[in-house]
Amino acid sequence: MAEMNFGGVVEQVATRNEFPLEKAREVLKNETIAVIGYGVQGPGQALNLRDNGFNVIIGQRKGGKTWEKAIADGWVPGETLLEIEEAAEKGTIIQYLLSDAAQIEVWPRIKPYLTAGKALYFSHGFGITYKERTGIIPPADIDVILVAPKGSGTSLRRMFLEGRGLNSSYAIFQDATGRAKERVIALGIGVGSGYLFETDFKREVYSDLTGERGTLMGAIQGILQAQYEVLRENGHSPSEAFNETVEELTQSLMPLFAENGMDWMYANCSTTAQRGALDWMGPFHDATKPVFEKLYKEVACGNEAQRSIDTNSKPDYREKLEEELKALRESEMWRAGAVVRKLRPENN
Ligand SMILES: NC(=O)c1ccc[n+]([C@@H]2O[C@H](COP(=O)([O-])OP(=O)(O)OC[C@H]3O[C@@H](n4cnc5c(N)ncnc54)[C@H](O)[C@@H]3O)[C@@H](O)[C@H]2O)c1
Ligand SMILES: CC(C)(O)[C@@H](O)C(=O)O
Ligand SMILES: [Mg+2]
Ligand SMILES: [Mg+2]
Repeated sequence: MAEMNFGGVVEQVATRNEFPLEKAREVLKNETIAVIGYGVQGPGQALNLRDNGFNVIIGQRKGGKTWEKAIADGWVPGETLLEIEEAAEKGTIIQYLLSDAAQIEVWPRIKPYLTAGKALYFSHGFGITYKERTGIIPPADIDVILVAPKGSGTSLRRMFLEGRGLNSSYAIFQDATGRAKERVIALGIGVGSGYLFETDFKREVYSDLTGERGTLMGAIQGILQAQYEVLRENGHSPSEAFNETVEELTQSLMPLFAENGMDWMYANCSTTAQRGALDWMGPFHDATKPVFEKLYKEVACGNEAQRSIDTNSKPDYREKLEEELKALRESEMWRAGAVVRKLRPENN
């Protein structure tokens, strides 16, 4: 563990320096890692583990697009690509990477294979934290651990192929074997994490649900849409509104403030932009903070989790979801965006 000072607060961080890949391979040399689910995290984690030299099998329901995707990625039916129950039986570590709703439905079929000494691994604190709602209550004689990559499974794989690592959180809910810590860190390194930050299941799920509903996705779409609409309502063309709202953000400023921080960005724009941004950040902060407070409360009391469980388990969920996604895709802002993106040098 390395001690790192984050803006004045010292935290313990697991790194590849003191826990290199060779050590991770040694820790897991007798384990069979069964990755259950091959959606977004499944492929990223399973392929990175396989390329890193671990013994991996996939458990996925047969037929359909994801089964075919697994075959295309080199998993062999009957050998490394199995039905969910068969993989759970063979695995000594069960990486439970079904969607959070499917984890609830499939739980009774997985549980019989969670025999003494195995490890149950999650990439989200959802199932365990909201256990009264999910019914996911593991037996006491297994390890229950978490590695949650802080990003998409697609980025996890891309960054691995670029020789970089994505930051992950890790947590231990139950240590039945005395090996939970070395198992979880070894798995975190194996799936392609750059650095591993300690948390617990509850803090992981509260922060993750807040983040994705907030600045990572929900808030950002809301704020982009609001600015786009105001520009359009005041006579600006779609391209002008889109360029000034999204394209400049993602193509020019985001890479710069990713590299150097927003403090640097504020110090390195025109004095006009600087004055305006300094004056307007306060009103935007004050307008949105109550929304974030409400969001956090909804997450912490379990309402957000329940909403997600209820909607995901409705029989017409997919159709309704498709309607909502279609409305977003067909909004003028994202239709304008599709045309603007085509103009990027790499796309023409
Ligand atoms: N998507 C991400 O990038 C991401 C990032 C961090 C953490 N997570 C967490 O990782 C876990 C997996 O998420 P995901 O987004 O990869 O999942 P996903 O929604 O892509 O689904 C994964 C798999 O679940 C299977 N599945 C769905 N319903 C099923 C059912 N009823 N029976 C059997 N199989 C079924 C699908 O075939 C698919 O292979 C979740 O806990 C999620 O919160 C996801
Ligand atoms: C990739 C995200 C948004 O970070 C993840 O939390 C998810 O649920 O997909
Ligand atoms: Mg999430
Ligand atoms: Mg997340």
